[in-house]
Amino acid sequence: MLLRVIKRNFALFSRIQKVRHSNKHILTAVKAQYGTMKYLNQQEAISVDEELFNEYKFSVDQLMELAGLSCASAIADAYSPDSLRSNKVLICCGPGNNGGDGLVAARHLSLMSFVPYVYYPKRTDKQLFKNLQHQAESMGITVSVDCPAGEWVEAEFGLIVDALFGFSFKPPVRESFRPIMEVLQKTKLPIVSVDIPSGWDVELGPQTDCDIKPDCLISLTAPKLCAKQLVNAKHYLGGRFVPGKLGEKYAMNLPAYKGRDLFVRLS
Ligand SMILES: [K+]
Repeated sequence: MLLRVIKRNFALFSRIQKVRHSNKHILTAVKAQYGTMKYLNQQEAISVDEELFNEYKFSVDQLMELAGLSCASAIADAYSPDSLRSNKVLICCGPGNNGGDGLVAARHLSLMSFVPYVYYPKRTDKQLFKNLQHQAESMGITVSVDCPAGEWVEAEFGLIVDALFGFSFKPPVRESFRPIMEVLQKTKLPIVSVDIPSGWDVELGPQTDCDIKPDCLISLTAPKLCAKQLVNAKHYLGGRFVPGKLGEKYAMNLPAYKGRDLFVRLS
C-alpha cells in the first residue's frame, strides 16, 4: 500500500517537473520574441494617442498633467538643484501638446526647488493652454514670447527643458523656430528633451540642419524610434497611464514602474 502511494506521488512529481520544464522553454521563447521594449514609429505614436482619447476616453488635460508631472519628477531625479550651476531652468514650449507638457512641468518644477522661466512664443486659442499659462503665471513663473539670447541663457540658467516639438514634428524646422533651435544647438548647458529631441526626425533621429544633443530624454508613453540614436544621454520613461490592454495591442513591453514612481530610468 505504502509502496503504491510513493510510486503514484513519484509519477505525479515527474509530471509536474516536465510541465515546469516545458513552460520554462515557452517563457524563454516568448521573451526572446517579445521581451524587448518596443520603440514606436511615428504612426504608432499617433495611433496610440488617438486610442487613449477615443477608445479609453481620457481627456488631453488628464494625460498632459500626468506627462508633465512625470517630466518634472524625472528632472528632479536626474539633477538635484545643487548639482547645477543655477537652479533656474529655461523651459522652451512649442505650439502643440509637447509645449503643453512643458507648461505643466514648469509648474511642478517650481514646487520642487527649481526656478522655471518659460519661453512660449506661439500660443493657441485653446482654453486648456490659456489655463496652463495662467496657472504658471499665477505661481510667479515668467512666460515670455521673446526668444532669449544665447549669452543670457548661458549666464542665467543651469538647465534647459526642450518641450518644443513632440511626435507630430515633421522636419525641417520652420523659420520662426530657427533662433531658439540655434540657442539649443550652441548651448553648453544640459538639455532635457521631452518625448522627442526637438528638430530630430521622430524615427531617424538627428538631422543635419538640427542636431541638438540632449543630456537627458524623457520618453512619454513609450519610446519612439529616434531614441535609439541617443549618445551618452540619460533616458527616462514617463507617462504612467498606459492601460495594460493597449500596451499589449502594440506589444510595447514597457518596463515595470517601481512602487508609486512616475518614471522608470532606462539608461
Ligand atoms: K521636445
